[in-house]
Amino acid sequence: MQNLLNRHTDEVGITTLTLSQPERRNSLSFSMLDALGESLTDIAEDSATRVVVIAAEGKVFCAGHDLKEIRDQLDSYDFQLALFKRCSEVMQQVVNLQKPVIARVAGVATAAGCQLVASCDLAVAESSARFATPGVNIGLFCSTPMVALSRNVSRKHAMEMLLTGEMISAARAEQIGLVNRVVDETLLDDTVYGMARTIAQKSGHTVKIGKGAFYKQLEMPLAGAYDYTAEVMAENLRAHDAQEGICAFLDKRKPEWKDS
Ligand SMILES: C/C=C/C(=O)SCCNC(=O)CCNC(=O)[C@H](O)C(C)(C)COP(=O)(O)OP(=O)(O)OC[C@H]1O[C@@H](n2cnc3c(N)ncnc32)[C@H](O)[C@@H]1OP(=O)(O)O
Repeated sequence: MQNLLNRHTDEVGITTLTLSQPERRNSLSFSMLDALGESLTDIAEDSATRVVVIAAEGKVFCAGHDLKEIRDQLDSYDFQLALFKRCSEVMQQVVNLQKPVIARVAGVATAAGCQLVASCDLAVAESSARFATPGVNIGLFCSTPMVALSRNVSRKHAMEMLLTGEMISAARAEQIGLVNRVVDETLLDDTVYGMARTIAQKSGHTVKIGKGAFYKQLEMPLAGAYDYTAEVMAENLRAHDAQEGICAFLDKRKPEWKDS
């Protein structure tokens, strides 16, 4: 059977997950979501992985949910609810994974595909990439993607995308904060993997503390967030890598991480 998702880890600990069903425009069928979810579960325990890149084969990054699968199950509320809940779970796995996740976007990302990009910690797009939450055009408001979208871009930009369903350019996606960088197609891999390598060189323990704290403090009222992050800093200093990092800086030498 064809692999829906390919997984490769390089020598510096960058694991690339490639959505590999271009003939279905890499849409998030139940089985694609399961493949993604199971890989993320494995990666959470895989000490060889320091950074994850989500990429896709073909000219469409991801066309959202698999509309053919949904059409074949139009009468089954249970199937639909399970599908959308599975999708929500997988998106939360991306956010909760204690390793950074970068979306490498070539081509179009629509609906749940746009949600996947928004759920990643970082995103780099080639200049011809385009983004949309077009559910509204087919009578299916993009309700689950609204969670990640509204937490990444401003409320009005999210509403504009959700209500108009229109495609936006990569340049516009960068302007509104949906992606970090837009680069020429020839520079896409250099930019994505350059970013991933830079992060892979940091202490994994520090990055893990930081990613978790970043999302947790976002959900807190201001005073609570300041209290919480003060505790995170003090706790971070208990770690070998923070103590080593400070001493190495002051001794003018390269730190030796233990990832602890
Ligand atoms: C709450 C969240 C809701 C959702 O996620 S709902 C899904 C919303 N998604 C969409 O509305 C996107 C639908 N797809 C498109 O608009 C276009 O596609 C693209 C812009 C992504 C790409 O356009 P191009 O490259 O020209 O491909 P093509 O000719 O439209 O499609 C090629 C084949 O791929 C199938 N396909 C495209 N998107 C999906 C999909 N989302 N689910 C299942 N199949 C899809 C088509 O039907 C067709 O198939 P065949 O060759 O049999 O005619």
